[in-house]
Amino acid sequence: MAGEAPELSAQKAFPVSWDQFHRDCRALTWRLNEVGPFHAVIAITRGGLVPAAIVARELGVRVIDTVCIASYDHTKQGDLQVLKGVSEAAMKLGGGTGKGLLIVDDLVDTGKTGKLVREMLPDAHFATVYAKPKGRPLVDTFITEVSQDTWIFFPWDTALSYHPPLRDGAA
Ligand SMILES: O=P(O)(O)OC[C@H]1O[C@H](OP(=O)(O)OP(=O)(O)O)[C@H](O)[C@@H]1O
Ligand code: HPA
Ligand SMILES: [Mg+2]
Repeated sequence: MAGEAPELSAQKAFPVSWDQFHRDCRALTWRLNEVGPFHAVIAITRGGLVPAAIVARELGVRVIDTVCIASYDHTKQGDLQVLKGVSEAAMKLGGGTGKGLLIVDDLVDTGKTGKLVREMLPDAHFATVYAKPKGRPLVDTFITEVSQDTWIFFPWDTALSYHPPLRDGAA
C-alpha cells in the first residue's frame, strides 16, 4: 500500500477484532480469578485501558488507576516517557510495593514498558492479553503468544477497508 511503513509490510500481521479481544480478555480474567482477589487494577495507558475495563468488570474490582507511559510512535519504539505514575491512593492499597494490585496492559513486546512498571510495583501481578517472546518473562499471566516479528493490530487502531483479491497480489 502506498505510504505504508516498510517495517510494517515486512512483519507478520495479527489483526484482532473487538469480538476476539473481548473473548481473550474474558479468558484472561478466568485465569486471574484463580490468582486474586485484587484491591485495584492498574491500567497501563493507553492500550491497557480497554482490557483493564473488561477485566475489572469481570473481577468486580471498582478501583482503577493508571500509569501513563508513551514509547511507540506507530511501530518505532523511542525512549519511554512516564507521563503519570501510580496514585498515592493505589500505592497505599498495594502497601507501597504493589502487593494485591493487578497491572493490566494489552501486550508485552520487548518488555521495556513492563520492566518499568514492575520496578514501580515489584509485588503486583502483571497481566497482558498478548505476549511476544522477549517480553514474556516479565508477565505473570497472559493469553496468547505471537512471534516477535508479528505486529498485533488492535481494533481501536484499525478500521474496515477494501482488501484486494489474493490473485492481484494481496498478502
Ligand atoms: O513491551 P514493549 O516493547 O515496551 O511494548 C509494549 C507497550 O507498547 C504499547 O504501548 P505504547 O507505548 O505504544 O502506547 P499506547 O498504549 O498509548 O499505544 C503497548 O500498549 C504496550 O504498553
Ligand atoms: O505488536 C504491537 N501492536 C500494537 N502496538 C504495539 N506496541 C508494541 N508492539 C505492538
Ligand atoms: Mg501501551
